[in-house]
Amino acid sequence: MKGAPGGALEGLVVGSYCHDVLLRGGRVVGETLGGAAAFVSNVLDAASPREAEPANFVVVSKVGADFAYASAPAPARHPPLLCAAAPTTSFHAQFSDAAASAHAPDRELRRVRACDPIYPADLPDRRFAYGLAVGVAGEVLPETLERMIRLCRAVLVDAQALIRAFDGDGAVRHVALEETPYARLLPRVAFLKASSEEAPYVGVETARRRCCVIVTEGRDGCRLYWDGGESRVAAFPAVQVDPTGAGDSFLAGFAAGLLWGLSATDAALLGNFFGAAAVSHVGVPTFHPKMLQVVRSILEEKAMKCSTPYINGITFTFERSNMHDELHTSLQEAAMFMSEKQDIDPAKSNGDIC
Ligand SMILES: Nc1ncnc2c1ncn2[C@@H]1O[C@H](COP(=O)(O)OP(=O)(O)OP(=O)(O)O)[C@@H](O)[C@H]1O
Ligand SMILES: O[C@H]1[C@H](O)[C@@H](O)[C@H](O)[C@@H](O)[C@H]1O
Repeated sequence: MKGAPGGALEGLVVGSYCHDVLLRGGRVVGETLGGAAAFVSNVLDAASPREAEPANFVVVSKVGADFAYASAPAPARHPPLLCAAAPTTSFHAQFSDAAASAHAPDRELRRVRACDPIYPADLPDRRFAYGLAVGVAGEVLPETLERMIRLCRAVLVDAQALIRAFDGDGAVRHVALEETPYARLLPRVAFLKASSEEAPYVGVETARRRCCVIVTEGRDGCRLYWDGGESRVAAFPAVQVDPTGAGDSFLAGFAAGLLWGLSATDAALLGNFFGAAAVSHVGVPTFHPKMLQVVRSILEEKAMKCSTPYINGITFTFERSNMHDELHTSLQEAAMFMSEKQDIDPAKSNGDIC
């Protein structure tokens, strides 16, 4: 992995930790740490290149005094800002008994509590190699995203941070990106990730002329759309026990792939890999050390062959490289360790949420 001129590949992750309550048939089947910041930190901690270690990124996240997971690995390593008066953001995810299809919504989300937004002044006043805007509850304000864009050489955005709206009872719905104040910022964003459910609200054909759009398609992997081309990237087999955090883990795996010097289409393999790892666990996964060791040695070998530079906000290679298929095959070996460790509280969960 080539180093950035004049310094480390420091990242900036903006979006809050939250409390997730998983329900099925009105019954609580799990209570976990959630929020994109938790899933993203977990993958960046696990998969970033050595030059970016130890955990060379800052998380700007807000929680209330009721935050229940301060000692969990991600918040302990990347502590949130404490809001004295506001509660921690909390979501109820209602799973249906019907098996979710690859593209249908697998759960109904309701925001039951919301912490304060993240303001531009909450961000550190220094430059970063890359930024991830990963709000879940409208906490990344347009002016905050704009400041991220000024501070970071390349910004990757999860569409869920931009297009979520909340009904009176907290039910999550989506609004058209074009009608939000975020739309004008798209030409200054490097990558915009949306799930297949969110993609119609993003307007892929318009958005791809402004930045590279990645649409994740659950167990079918993902597609990348840029101005002048597109690609499809195959998924990894996984036994899905809880889909929560798949998209967050995808985006962090993708960012880690770029940090390793992979092209966008190759980096999406690493995104798919960590998306599959996320669905194999309930809540934020603890990855099997052997899996991470295998992934790291694969990436170290592949990075030697990469001619594409690190995230620099100016040059990205989008197309698949000639080692794409080989990388997929090698990562499949590591994927065998995916469901080796399951963080399930037997008192609260039946071990299989969906
Ligand atoms: N059942 C699955 N098997 C294998 N890989 C999966 C599966 N579900 C998700 N993934 C991986 O995770 C990525 C993101 O999943 P998905 O498209 O469901 O995102 P999402 O809807 O944003 O997820 P969430 O909102 O649950 O975090 C997919 O592109 C895929 O690579
Ligand atoms: O923990 C989850 C996760 O971060 C999901 O990506 C998000 O959609 C949910 O709102 C959140 O509760």
